Amino acid sequence: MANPPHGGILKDLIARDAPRRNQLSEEAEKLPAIVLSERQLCDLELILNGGFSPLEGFLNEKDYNGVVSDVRLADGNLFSIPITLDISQETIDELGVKPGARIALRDFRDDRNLAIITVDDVYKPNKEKEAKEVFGGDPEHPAVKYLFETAKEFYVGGKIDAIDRLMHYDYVALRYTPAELRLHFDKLGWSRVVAFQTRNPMHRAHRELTVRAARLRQANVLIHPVVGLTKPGDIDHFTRVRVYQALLPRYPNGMAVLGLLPLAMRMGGPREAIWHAIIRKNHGATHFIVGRDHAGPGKNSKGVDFYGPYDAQHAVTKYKDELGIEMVPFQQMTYLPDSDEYKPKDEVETGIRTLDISGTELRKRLRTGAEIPEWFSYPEVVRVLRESHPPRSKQGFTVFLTGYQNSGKDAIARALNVTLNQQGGRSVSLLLGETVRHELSSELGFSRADRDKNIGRIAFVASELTKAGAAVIAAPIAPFDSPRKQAKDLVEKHGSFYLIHVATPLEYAEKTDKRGIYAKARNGEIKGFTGVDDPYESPEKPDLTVDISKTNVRTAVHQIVLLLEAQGLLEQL
Ligand SMILES: Nc1ncnc2c1ncn2[C@@H]1O[C@H](COP(=O)(O)OS(=O)(=O)O)[C@@H](OP(=O)(O)O)[C@H]1O
Repeated sequence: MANPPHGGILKDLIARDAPRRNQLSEEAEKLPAIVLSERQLCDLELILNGGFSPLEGFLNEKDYNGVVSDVRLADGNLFSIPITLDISQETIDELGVKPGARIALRDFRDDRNLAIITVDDVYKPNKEKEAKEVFGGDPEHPAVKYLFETAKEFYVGGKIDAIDRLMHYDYVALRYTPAELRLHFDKLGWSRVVAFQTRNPMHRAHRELTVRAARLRQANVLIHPVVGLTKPGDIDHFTRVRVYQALLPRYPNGMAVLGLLPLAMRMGGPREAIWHAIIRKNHGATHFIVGRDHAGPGKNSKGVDFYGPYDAQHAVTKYKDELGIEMVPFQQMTYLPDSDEYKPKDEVETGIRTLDISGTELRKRLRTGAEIPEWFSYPEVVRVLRESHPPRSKQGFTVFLTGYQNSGKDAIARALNVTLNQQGGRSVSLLLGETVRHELSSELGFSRADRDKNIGRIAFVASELTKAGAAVIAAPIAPFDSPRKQAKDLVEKHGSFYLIHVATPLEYAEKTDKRGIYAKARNGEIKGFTGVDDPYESPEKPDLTVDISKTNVRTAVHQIVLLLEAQGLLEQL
């Protein structure tokens, strides 16, 4: 038998309300609706399927105050993270949100009504207190930032009637609800299950740690990674799930099960560890691994840890009698090359050699294509990671040339285009100012706003192509600094961005203009022409400056190629 849920009864609202589903669905069509954000949807999913038992809805003020101040719901049940539905004054007024009102809760992704909340109360939370008591109060903590920057000013409390489960289209078979997982454990005949929470790829150390936990507690293993919201900058869940799938056959047959958890993490360290334990208990686990700095967000900008490395373990220990799920505490695992084994750090005798590869080092090795040793990870896991993190020579990038009309930027861009095509290995996209104006921005003129919009479009396309692994060469005039900076920020989400200032003097560009465009601008036929009667802001810190009055196109292209090569982007593997 699986572990009893928190509070005694699994609050599977979907199963409970299934007989009334049609009626609720019809009612919801006529109700005002709150369209839920991604984070609210994650919370709703775990309320609906009983992952947050004993909750049956979003916290009302009494429960909220209890959770914030005493880690308890009003009925005395332990609960550590406030699950709240935040809402603005505007929405309250618009939808008539007041005690007794019934409001549909809608999925923004497909406009489906998922539930109806019967409003208990609408209240203004003390966010300072919540930030301090629940997360420790550091204004740089991601959950504190969310609280003050994203969460609206009021909370709506109330119980929920379930209409339907959320639709998922990825890894559907691995998304077990608590009821499904409990049934699965029953079918497998598992009565002792140790759950492993993770938001990172798993390597050999994690496999050793989970197997060790299973051995210590004579249990089976539930690998239970978070696929809802994790810390910004984490490896995306698509890659991670492929990693877990690749790792699974490395466990002794029948020892481990992989299930995905649609949780929106808060990175709340000790409070979050208690919450994680409750969630795993609801999913039927009897044991739960808590490692070093569990669910901690790392360090703040002053380099100070948000939490002590074992605060989470202490918090879970404090409530162990009423938690009803046993913690399996672990120190960090480390590799002992002389005996080719992993051990928790506290079990390594002094003088014994150890090896570790940090997350930062791993990311660096993925980026450069450097070796990732077999003592650290399995080749099949590394293969998955390398697919998602190709080496520099396979990553996309954007070369963004800016300068006066007829500065030579178009000629350089065209020559660079054929040079990179000659090299091969990537598709190359050439976004000349003229082409973009014709294909994407034909309705735009040359006002400041229109020029900014034009560069914004180039940036969007360059960023998407960079993401897809292409080499992008953009060559608009781009006379203003701020849209150039925005383009850099957008592209750098997916790859490298190089700003090349084609700093050919205006006089030279004008003197060599065979198309007579400057002449037209001078005599007023073209208005607001860059350099004539419209400004050009020279970039302060370009990656490279070239001047066609002093050099030639071939040399300029070679300088760009050398720049790209120095970054490892042109290596032939
Ligand atoms: N008022 C004004 N100012 C600057 N440029 C003008 C203007 N009117 C038209 N053109 C022609 O439009 C082309 C430059 O467009 P860009 O998209 O590169 O400009 S911007 O980056 O959006 O500022 C460029 O075309 P090509 O010479 O064919 O490249 C300019 O000649």
